[in-house]
Amino acid sequence: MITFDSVTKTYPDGTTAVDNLTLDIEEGSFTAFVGPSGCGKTTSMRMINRMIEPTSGTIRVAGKDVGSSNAVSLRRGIGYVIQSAGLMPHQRIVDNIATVPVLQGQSRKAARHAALELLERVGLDRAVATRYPGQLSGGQQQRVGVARALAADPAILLMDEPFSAVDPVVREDLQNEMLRLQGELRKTIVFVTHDIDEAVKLADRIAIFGAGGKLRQFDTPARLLAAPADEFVSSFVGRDRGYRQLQFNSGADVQLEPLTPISEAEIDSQILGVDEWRLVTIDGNPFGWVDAEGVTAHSGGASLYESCSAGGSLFTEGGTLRQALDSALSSPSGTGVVVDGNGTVSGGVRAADVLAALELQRKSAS
Ligand SMILES: Nc1ncnc2c1ncn2[C@@H]1O[C@H](COP(=O)(O)OP(=O)(O)OP(=O)(O)O)[C@@H](O)[C@H]1O
Repeated sequence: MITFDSVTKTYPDGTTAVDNLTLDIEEGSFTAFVGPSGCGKTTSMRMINRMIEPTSGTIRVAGKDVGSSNAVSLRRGIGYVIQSAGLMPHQRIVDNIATVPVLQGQSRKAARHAALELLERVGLDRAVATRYPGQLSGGQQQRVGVARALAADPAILLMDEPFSAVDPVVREDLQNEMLRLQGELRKTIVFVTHDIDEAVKLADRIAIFGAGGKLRQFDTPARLLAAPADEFVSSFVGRDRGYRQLQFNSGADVQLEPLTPISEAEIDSQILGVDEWRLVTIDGNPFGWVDAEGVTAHSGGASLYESCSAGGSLFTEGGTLRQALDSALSSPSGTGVVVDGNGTVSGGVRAADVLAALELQRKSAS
C-alpha cells in the first residue's frame, strides 16, 4: 500500500504543485493520476520514490515513511517507466534490461537470461535482444522500457505518460499488453496520463487532479463516469461519458436478432430491396455485408472483396453494452455481428436491442 497523508509540495519559486494530498493506493492495484497539464500528477508520482521531496506531509510505502528510507534501496523496489523509454542508446537491448539486476549483484549470465524471458513477457521477440535502441520502433522501445522496469521484480511500478509518444494503434496494443501483464503480475502500478480514456481502460482507480495540485476525485472508473464529484470532473471526463459508461454494463442479456448469413456461392441468387443487406461468411466467420449493388457487381464478375462492404466491429458474446452498441453503429446494415468465442456468427444486434437491455438493467437496479 502507498499512502499519501496531507502531502504538499511547493517549489522554491512559490508554485504549489501538490496541495494537501491524502490518498491510499491499494497493494496490487492499478491507479491512474489524470488531469490537465501542470496539475501536479508527475510531482505526486515522483514523491513516491523520493525523486522529489514533499514540503510537508508524509508518504508511506508498505507502512514505512519514505522520507526516512534510504533513497537507493527504496528505488530498488520501485520500477520507473517514462514517456521516451529512456533507454541507454549505446547498450544493446539485453544489457539495457539486465543493467539494474547486475548492479544488484546478479551474475551477467543470469541477468541476461532473465532479460530474454522479460522480452517475451512484454510481447517482443528475443531476436531484438542484440539490437540497439535506435534500431527499434517507438512502441518496441516502450515495451523494452517496461521490461527494464520489471527486471528487478519491483513491487511497485511508476509509469509517467509511458504511451503518449506513440501512434494511436501502437498505443492501443501497448495498453492491451499492459492489461495482460498486470493480470499476470499484480504489481502496484501508478500511471500518469492526460488521457481519461486510457485511464478508464487500464485503471482500477482514478485520481483526478485539478488546478493548483488539488485532488478533485478519487474513484473507480465506473463511479467517476456515473457520478462526477463536481463540474470540473464532469467536464474533464467528457461529454460522451454516458456512452463510455456502457463499457461497465454487461451485454449478456441483450436480445439477439436472428441472422442468416450466406456464402459467396449464394450471393448471385439474392434478390434484395433498398437498404436490405446480407452478411457473407467464410467457414462461419464474418467477411462483410452485401447489398443489391454488391450482388449486381458480384454477378458481373467483381471479387468478393470488391462486392462486399467491410463489417463493423464484432460483438463477442459476453462482451459489454458498449461493444454491442459499437458493433451495431459501425455496421453498414445497422445490425452488428455477434460471434461466439470461436469467432463463429451467432446472431445480430441492433442499437434498439442495446437500449432495451439498458432500460431493463436500469429498472432492475432501481
Ligand atoms: N522544478 C520545478 N520548479 C518549479 N515549478 C515546477 C517544477 N516542476 C514542476 N513545477 C510546476 O509544478 C506544477 C505541477 O507540475 P507537474 O509536472 O507535477 O504537473 P503535471 O500534472 O505532471 O503536468 P504535465 O501533464 O504537463 O506533465 C506546474 O505548475 C509546474 O510548472
